[in-house]
Formats: sequence, structure tokens, C-alpha cells
Amino acid sequence: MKMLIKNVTAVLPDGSTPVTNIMIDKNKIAGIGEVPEDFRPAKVIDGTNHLAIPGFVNAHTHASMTLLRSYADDMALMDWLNKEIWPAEAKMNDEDIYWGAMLAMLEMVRTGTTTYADMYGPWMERVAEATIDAGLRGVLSRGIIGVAPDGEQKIQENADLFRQFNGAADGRLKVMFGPHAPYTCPPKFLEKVAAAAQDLGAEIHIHMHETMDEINGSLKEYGERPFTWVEKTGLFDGKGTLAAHCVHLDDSDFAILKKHNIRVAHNPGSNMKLASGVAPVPRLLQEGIVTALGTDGTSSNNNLDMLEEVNLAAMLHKVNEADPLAVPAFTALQMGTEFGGKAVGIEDIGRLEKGYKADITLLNMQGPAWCPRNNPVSLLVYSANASSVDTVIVDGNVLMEKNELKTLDEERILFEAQRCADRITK
Ligand SMILES: CSC[C@H]1O[C@@H](n2cnc3c(O)ncnc32)[C@H](O)[C@@H]1O
Ligand SMILES: [Zn+2]
Repeated sequence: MKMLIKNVTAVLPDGSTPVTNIMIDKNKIAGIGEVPEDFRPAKVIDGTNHLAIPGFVNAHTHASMTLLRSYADDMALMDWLNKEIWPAEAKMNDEDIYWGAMLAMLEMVRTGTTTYADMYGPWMERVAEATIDAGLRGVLSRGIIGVAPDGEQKIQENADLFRQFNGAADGRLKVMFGPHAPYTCPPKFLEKVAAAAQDLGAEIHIHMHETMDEINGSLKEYGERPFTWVEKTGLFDGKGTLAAHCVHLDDSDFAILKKHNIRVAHNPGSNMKLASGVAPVPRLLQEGIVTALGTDGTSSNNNLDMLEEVNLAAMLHKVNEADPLAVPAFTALQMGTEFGGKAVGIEDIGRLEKGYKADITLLNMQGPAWCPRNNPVSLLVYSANASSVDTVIVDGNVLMEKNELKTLDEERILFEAQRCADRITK
């Protein structure tokens, strides 16, 4: 189907923001600019007073964890996982996974995210189902904890997930392998994950170097930093790696990141809330390492609002480096969009440009946060919030138009998610 977004202020890849027209043909952007006479759209969206941006790419989350939002706060990572999160997750069933994921879909659509990279499980097929039902683009991995007795079975489940869903839903689903972290997956086990992923040509999604405890624990147990010994398992030798966090990095870690083109998902909100530290984002960007943004799960954030992460990325590194240019506004926006596409290994998302996928978010610029209109990118990153998002398009399909949801039943999702959460947490 042909669709036209007319008279919209569009954030183009060079950061300019002309008032223009976006032409969509099937699932792609067919052109931006003057509308040719022979372009006859079946649907027209009036973009007057709206800002069009590429849909946000959440490069690291745990969607079904929405059920644990506001359940365990103000703790450091390992206490939080061991004492609260893992016992609660042990009570989840496949219905919880589905409705938790549906609550995440609802929040992502409402806040303008069009693609997300997830690590969770078991029952990741229910997350796939939720993604298909909602119409989002999902990069799914079965979270694998190797120290558990059923570690090998989890590798098989990840392989099954890949076979069943990689490329499914018109290519909207992609599957990676999800070894949880170096402290839950010993070297011999990671060798097996690496072999299984490489057999299938799958990429890796893993938490790396999140806290100083992780680094110190690894130095104690293996005499080496996690990146050093994980590299020796061959995990980074396959199709590609998405490493979440990368908060604590020395020169040897930077060398490994560059050697293997490892892409980083920076999670400023989660890193602040769990008091994990501040990732060296300005240096990552300077050294040409693909650095995207993620929310992490909603028990360490506590929401899936990518515009908030864009704002946090722009603000946190300024104060940390005492440098207002540490992460400029447009760079932060690129981290949440274009760099996100690269990080999740989908090269044709994240830019408003001919040939790219029609994954587009529109924000209503009426209201005080958007006035005066001196600089739309600045208004977006520093002034507005995601309540301005009113229209979301993924793969050429409209998921929300002028705040009206097209694929999701909000009332039902909120009811079912509360019911599931009550069973787990009460
Ligand atoms: C085995 S599925 C994924 C696993 O990861 C847990 N998790 C959520 N947030 C974090 C984080 O910041 N660091 C490490 N692990 C995290 C989640 O609860 C699942 O158990
Ligand atoms: Zn995480």
C-alpha cells in the first residue's frame, strides 16, 4: 500500500529538519520531498505541527519484566537479581511471559519505539507471539544462564527459537543467542553457545562489564577481565555481538571491542538506578564503536521510554565529563535510532531516508514544551517527553494514529498484566 505523510517536520540523517513529505510504498520509505504526480497514496496522514523521527530502537531490554516494575527498587545489581528478581522470575509461567511482553508492546508503541532487542525466557515463543500481535520489530534471544542445571537445554531452546522465528513476520523478527553474562556462563559453556550460534549463523546478545563486582569477581576466579577470557571462548568470532552495558572498560577491553566490531547497548537509566557506574560513551563514540541505547528491563529503569534514555545519554555524559559537548543532542538521538539499527544488525532502519524501512514515529509539537520552535531536535531531546508521541508506523503498518491504537487492546492488556503480576508478587 502507498501512504503519504504530508507537511511534516522531518529529522533527516544530517540533523536538518525541513517541513516536507514522506512517501511510503509497502514497507519502505519511497522518497522524501516533492510528491510526484504519479504517486497516488491510498492513505494520507496530515503531519502539520508534527515532528517525524525514525522509530526508536531499544537495543537492550527484557520485555516481560514489565510485570516486576516497582517490585524491587533501590538495590545494587547482584543483590537485586539474587534476592528479588530471580526468585520472582522462577514463579512466572508462559502466560506471564506473554502478558508481560504485551504490556511492554503497549508501552513501546505509546512511547514511539519501533524495534527492540530482548533477552528473556523461558517461553520466548510467547514474546515472539506478542511482537507479532503488536506489529513491532523484535530481535529476540533466549536468555541462557549456563550455571543452571538445564543450561544445555536452554541452548537448544535458543536454537529452536532461531529456527522457528528468525526472519518470521515478513522479516520483522530476528533471533540472536542470549548467553546472560560472563558471571553466569563459564568458559566451557560459552564455547558451546558460540558453536551453536555459529552453526546457525546467529548473532550474540550478552551483558558485559556491567559492574565493578563483575570485573573483580572475574579477576578473582579467572585471573582475567571478562572481555579477555570471553574472547578466548570464540564467542565474538561469529556473525556479530551486541554487548549490553560495557560500563567498566580499560584499554584492553577497547581493543577487543574494536577487533571484533562488538556493538554496545548503553543503558544510562538502568546504570544509574542500579548504581553500576557511568559507561565511557564519549570515548566509545570517538573510537567508532557502534553505541546504541537501551532501557534494560522495567525493574531497573523503570520504564521503556526511549526518549528518556536519549535525554539521559545527552545529560549524564555532560556532567560526568564536565563537557557540554560530551554527547550532543543530535548524537544522543542518533544513538536511540540509527546507531540502534546498526547495533541490532538491521542496517535499513533508523534513518528517514529513501530505501529505509518505513519505521516512523510522529510527535505532536503543539503545547508549551514545543514552543517556541527554535530547534526541533533540541526540543525533542531536552524539552519534550514521550507523551507527545501520537503516531507510530512499523514496516509500513500504522500501529497508532493520533493516539488511537490499531493493534493493541489497552484495557485488556492492563487488566491481564495486573492479574499476572499479582500472582507473582503477592
Ligand atoms: C536469563 S534471561 C535475562 C535475565 O537478565 C536479567 N536481568 C535484567 N536486567 C539485568 C541487568 O541489568 N543485568 C543482568 N541481568 C539482568 C533478567 O532478570 C533475566 O533473569
Ligand atoms: Zn539487561
